[in-house]
Amino acid sequence: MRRYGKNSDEDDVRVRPNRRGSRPRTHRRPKHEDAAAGFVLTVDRGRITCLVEDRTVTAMKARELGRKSVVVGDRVAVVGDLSGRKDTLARIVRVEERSSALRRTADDDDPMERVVVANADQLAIVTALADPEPRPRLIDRCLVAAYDAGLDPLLILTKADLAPAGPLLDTYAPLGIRHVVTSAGRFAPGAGPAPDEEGGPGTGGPGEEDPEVLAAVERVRELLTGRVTAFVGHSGVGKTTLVNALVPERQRATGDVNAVTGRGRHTTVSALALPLPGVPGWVIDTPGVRSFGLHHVDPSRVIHAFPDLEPGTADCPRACSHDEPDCALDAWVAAGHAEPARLHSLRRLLATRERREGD
Ligand SMILES: Nc1nc2c(ncn2[C@@H]2O[C@H](COP(=O)(O)OP(=O)(O)OP(=O)(O)O)[C@@H](O)[C@H]2O)c(=O)[nH]1
Ligand SMILES: [Zn+2]
Repeated sequence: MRRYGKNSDEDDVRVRPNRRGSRPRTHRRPKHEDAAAGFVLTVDRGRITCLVEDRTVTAMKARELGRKSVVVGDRVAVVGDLSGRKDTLARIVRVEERSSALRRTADDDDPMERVVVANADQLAIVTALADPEPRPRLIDRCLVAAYDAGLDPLLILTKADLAPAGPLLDTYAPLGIRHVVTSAGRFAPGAGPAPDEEGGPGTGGPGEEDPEVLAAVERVRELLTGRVTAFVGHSGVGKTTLVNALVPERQRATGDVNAVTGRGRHTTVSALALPLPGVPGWVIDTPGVRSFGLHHVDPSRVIHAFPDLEPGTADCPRACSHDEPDCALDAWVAAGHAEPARLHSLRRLLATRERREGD
């Protein structure tokens, strides 16, 4: 279907770039000053779903943006058909400056360093206390990614019904990371009914019956309020269960995305931004953390998250790795300026930048 006149720029973006002899069809370029502000909710193979006022608009990147990436969380300027009606396609003509960029390094599967989430200010690292076993090295890598991007880390430990949180929390105590311990097992579909429960699982949502579960989810909600939080977690840790408890509309929201993309979305392919119901704030659910390569990370950005240690690096040799005999941080700690456990934790984090088998 081809439209002319008012919708000519919409027609323009429908032209496939590789179609033989194709040319921009616009007779008049839209004035970008008239562009509306959009917030990117998800990106699926070049199709960008954004929120424009209260409408969900599907858009594509304008040609003039070139290779510039548009990612979840981006603030963008959108032109064209902004009605949000089915089968309409708008155009993103500008990406506003990002306040933060959570990145992953190029790896064997993908040679490009990429921004995963833009404009987040918090990274929720979801880890199960058991099933699957916690992987402290992976948590450390997430922490480094958070510090590098300038995001506040938040540790969410799930499945407390299966194992105690104490030992893992001890590991992170010197880092002073905020944490919440949750347990949603008895409510989660497929988890089996709790012994004291009459009916099967999956009837009530998490938190509907158990005051402790409710308290944990509420505590998480409080920590997310007013913030843009990217959620990361290894497969099976209960991230989806938690996000669904926080954003019960999620099923519907993913349904909408399905309608937009026409694809099934049982596994999260792209990150997806979800508004917290009733309070300001966004949850950005991301697929897996396998791809958190950290080669791009500059140690000085990580040390910035350690204000007690940072001044001690003034006497370090140039380009100090902070894990070498001449590093000034040992003397700094010996002089009582910071706790040895803090330096130990910093060094452990910096060491995770070297990828090892199985990370
Ligand atoms: N025992 C227990 N099981 C839980 C808890 N939270 C979630 N589960 C179960 O753990 C399994 C994985 O949960 P999901 O929410 O699908 O985990 P996920 O991290 O989204 O994993 P993927 O969907 O593979 O990315 C499911 O069978 C849940 O029912 C919990 O607190 N305790
Ligand atoms: Zn040093």
